[in-house]
Amino acid sequence: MQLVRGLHNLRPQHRGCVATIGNFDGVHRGHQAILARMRERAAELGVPCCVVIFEPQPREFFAPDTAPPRLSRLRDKLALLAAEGVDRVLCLAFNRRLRELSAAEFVQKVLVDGLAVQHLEVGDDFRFGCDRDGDFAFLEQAGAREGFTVEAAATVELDGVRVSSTGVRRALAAGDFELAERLLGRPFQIAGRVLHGQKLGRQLAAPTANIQLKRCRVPLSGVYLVSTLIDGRPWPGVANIGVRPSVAGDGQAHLEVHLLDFAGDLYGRRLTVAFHHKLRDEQRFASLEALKTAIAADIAAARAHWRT
Ligand SMILES: Cc1cc2nc3c(=O)[nH]c(=O)nc-3n(C[C@H](O)[C@H](O)[C@H](O)COP(=O)(O)O)c2cc1C
Ligand SMILES: Nc1ncnc2c1ncn2[C@@H]1O[C@H](COP(=O)(O)OP(=O)(O)OP(=O)(O)O)[C@@H](O)[C@H]1O
Repeated sequence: MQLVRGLHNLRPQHRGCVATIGNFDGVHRGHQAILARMRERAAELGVPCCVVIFEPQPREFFAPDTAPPRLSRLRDKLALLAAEGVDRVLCLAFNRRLRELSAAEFVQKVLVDGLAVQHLEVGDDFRFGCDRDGDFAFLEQAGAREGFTVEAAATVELDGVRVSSTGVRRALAAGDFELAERLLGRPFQIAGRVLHGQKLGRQLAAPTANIQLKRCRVPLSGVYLVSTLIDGRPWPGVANIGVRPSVAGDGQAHLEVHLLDFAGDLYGRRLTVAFHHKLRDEQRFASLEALKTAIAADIAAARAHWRT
């Protein structure tokens, strides 16, 4: 899959494609359906398929403090899109210039002059352009003028509710990992590189792999049953996501994973952690001894869970 960052990096060979536009945070089952439809149309027309995304996502630009936490950081999103068979991603910086484009200017600059789109696949609720003034009807009219077709993908629902990134975040916040997995079509995962921690874990009888979150806000907080692939083998464990109020810290959220009966060196490796069940909220313990007892109970719960 090819990544093109910004309109200025589009070249003549990028012209002519089937495209779709959106945040695609988490690449959930609704997104997967629209991507599959886009791929089909691209195969029919014999052209590549291209997903247009924004970085940051528009809500992160408008309200950085209150925007919802990401389900997928850019790198993860790109990997998920590649796995769905996307040929090309055009990643546009969402900034003042972009937000001020009217719907008509967006169509002209991005879809016509930039990509020379032959067919556009969008969700039926898709809106775009300054003040969200562009919608499906607008795109259809623009397409008739400029020579591209537009199709609204059928809405994907689960138990009568539209699948959405917001719905996945809600399921995660409620600790409903089964629902999150059904919405995503895979378990919820966070990937990152293993960094050196404070090496307190050994004292707590629970050495942990500290996974770099890069100041990124995550949609989870607490203690979880997890698994990760180590050299192709699923390995069970327990993880804590939080600010670790029982130890002096930096106030940032950390993801720490203790893998059951694991004795290798993971420093520097990139792990993908899948979340399966919430055990409890993170707590502030009065002593390291009390924290150690709680972690031992978490590990026992994990063992019991994986035995069943
Ligand atoms: C299963 C598990 C549960 C944890 N629960 C808590 C908790 O409730 N409160 C807390 O302050 N820290 C909790 N921690 C984090 C520990 O404080 C942390 O692992 C310890 O500080 C070691 O950090 P280090 O690897 O940077 O040395 C938990 C860690 C694990 C692995
Ligand atoms: N359940 C769904 N069924 C069909 N199309 C969808 C579905 N969810 C999103 N889409 C479409 O996929 C594209 C990208 O969606 P986008 O990520 O912007 O929205 P979303 O998943 O609904 O997120 P949010 O919950 O943040 O609004 C849009 O064209 C959107 O209409």
